[in-house]
Amino acid sequence: MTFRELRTQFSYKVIKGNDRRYISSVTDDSRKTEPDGIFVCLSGPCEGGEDYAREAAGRGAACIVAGPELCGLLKKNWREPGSALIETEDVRAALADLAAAWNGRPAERLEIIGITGTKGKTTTAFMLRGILERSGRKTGLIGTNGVWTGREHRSLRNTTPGALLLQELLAEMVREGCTHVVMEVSSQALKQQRTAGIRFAWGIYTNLSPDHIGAGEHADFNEYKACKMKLFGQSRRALLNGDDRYADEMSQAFSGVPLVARTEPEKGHLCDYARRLQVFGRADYRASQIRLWREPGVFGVRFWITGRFGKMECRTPLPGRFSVQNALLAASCALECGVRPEDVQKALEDVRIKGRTEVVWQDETKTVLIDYAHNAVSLQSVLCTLRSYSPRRLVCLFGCGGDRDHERREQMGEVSARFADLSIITEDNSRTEDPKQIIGEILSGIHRGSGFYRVIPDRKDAIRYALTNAKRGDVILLAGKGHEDYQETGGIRRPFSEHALVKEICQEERRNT
Ligand SMILES: CC(=O)N[C@H]1[C@@H](OP(=O)(O)OP(=O)(O)OC[C@H]2O[C@@H](n3ccc(=O)[nH]c3=O)[C@H](O)[C@@H]2O)O[C@H](CO)[C@@H](O)[C@@H]1O[C@H](C)C(=O)N[C@@H](C)C(=O)N[C@H](CCC(=O)O)C(=O)O
Ligand SMILES: Nc1ncnc2c1ncn2[C@@H]1O[C@H](COP(=O)(O)OP(=O)(O)OP(=O)(O)O)[C@@H](O)[C@H]1O
Repeated sequence: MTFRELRTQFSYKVIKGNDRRYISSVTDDSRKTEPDGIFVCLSGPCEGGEDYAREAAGRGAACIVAGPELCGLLKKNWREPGSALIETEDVRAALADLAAAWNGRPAERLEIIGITGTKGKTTTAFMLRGILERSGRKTGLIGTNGVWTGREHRSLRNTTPGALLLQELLAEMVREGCTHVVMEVSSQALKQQRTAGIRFAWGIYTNLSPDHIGAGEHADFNEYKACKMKLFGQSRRALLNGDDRYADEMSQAFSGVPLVARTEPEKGHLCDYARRLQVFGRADYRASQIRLWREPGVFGVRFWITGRFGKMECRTPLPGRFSVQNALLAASCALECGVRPEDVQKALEDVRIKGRTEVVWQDETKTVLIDYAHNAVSLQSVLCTLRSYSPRRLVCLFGCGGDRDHERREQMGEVSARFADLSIITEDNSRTEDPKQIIGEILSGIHRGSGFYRVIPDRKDAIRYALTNAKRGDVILLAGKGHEDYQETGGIRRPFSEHALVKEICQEERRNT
């Protein structure tokens, strides 16, 4: 296939050479360019684009696709007769189109359900995939916890992979016989056009709060919100969490009438969100009569779901109102796809998600949970939720990531000091930053709350301290690392399994008593 046959969804100008050579591959990395391949240069002149383009040409690329600025610069002395220079307005959209075409446009053969929002994407995605699979629909999954292609699980660097990898994964899912895919769609992915050209069967919205703002992520909250909204411009149907204050704005990016799912506010607590959401006087699906489901090793919830299918009672072993919201979205979408209510019930009851309010140890003294909460909103929701199960003492161990949003640090410190009885401040993935500096920033928030605290920089020592000094009735939350099996410090990722560590310490303790 030639370049001109391959691309369909973007316009371009041939600046040098021609677009009729047969193509051997598509890449966005000059170092991986193959003879006769297409190299799409995502970088501009100031980001090394000129060097990358010349390197790709040197490797025998058939076409170099670049933006107007870089093309303007390159065409002045283009001495690469074998490589066509092709100009296009939006190189990222071009990459997404070429990647899709090169992989046989797999998205057109799949029902793809995209989930976006600040929190709840992974949980909702797992719940929905669990339900679809139980109903007999072979379903792939892409998100923070990795990819399930239908045959195997692999971990991923990004929540939503870059366009090339994404299209390869979708093609693999088609080959494996998947009919459905549930995928998390991050705001960064929407900004970088990783999912451009995909027509989602459903766009699902969980919630929005300030996050991912800072260098390398979003300029401000409005940009973050605008990126999330893009999903609904490329979805055939939309399902929104009507409890969230920005649901109405999200609906404006959608051309049809979205479905709305809402949870019933607590009695006597017609709170802010319910008032704000008078715009959605209606709800297509509702969760009501929310109660705790507490059994040894289970911090769950029970609730009723009502919708046009009728009414059913559900329970799920994940705690709190936010789990009800996630479950309601997953259930509503599945029911709309024609899944039987009993399959929804069974799948929600069985759901287990690594590192999402996961009970990893319980004995006569303590209960230990691992959770991925790594911003203030999620930390507050998980702490308040655990508090509602009446622990004797709530202990929160956490740190903050380096090279990410600095505001999170003080905010998480304040939340922990306000909602936990004891905060243990330690290291998370400090990446290239100095962990002591990060801890210092957390402490300025800690001092705004009244809870006790302790600083133990080494995460292993901190966990050991929390577990071996537990008091009867403690609920210990290890927050921030969730499913991760590494810790990144000094720019290096080293193996680190919180799950294995908890088991090791608790078993050792048991042997010694
Ligand atoms: C800041 C950012 O978003 N970076 C993403 C970007 O990285 P990158 O290394 O390609 O960027 P770069 O170094 O500027 O390179 C630009 C281009 O030059 C090319 N290049 C580079 C060197 C060379 O010699 N030749 C060459 O051609 C590269 O192949 C690339 O095409 O493109 C990669 C492939 O798509 C992503 O993996 C990577 O995500 C990084 C790892 C990241 O952490 N991103 C975060 C902000 C992110 O995307 N997070 C969201 C989740 C947020 C949430 O929690 O909800 C996500 O979806 O993961
Ligand atoms: N609907 C929700 N609202 C608020 N907090 C939530 C919600 N769902 C989950 N959480 C909390 O946030 C943490 C992360 O949840 P989850 O992984 O499902 O969200 P996510 O959107 O995928 O997050 P991330 O973008 O950080 O990967 C959970 O471990 C839990 O503490």
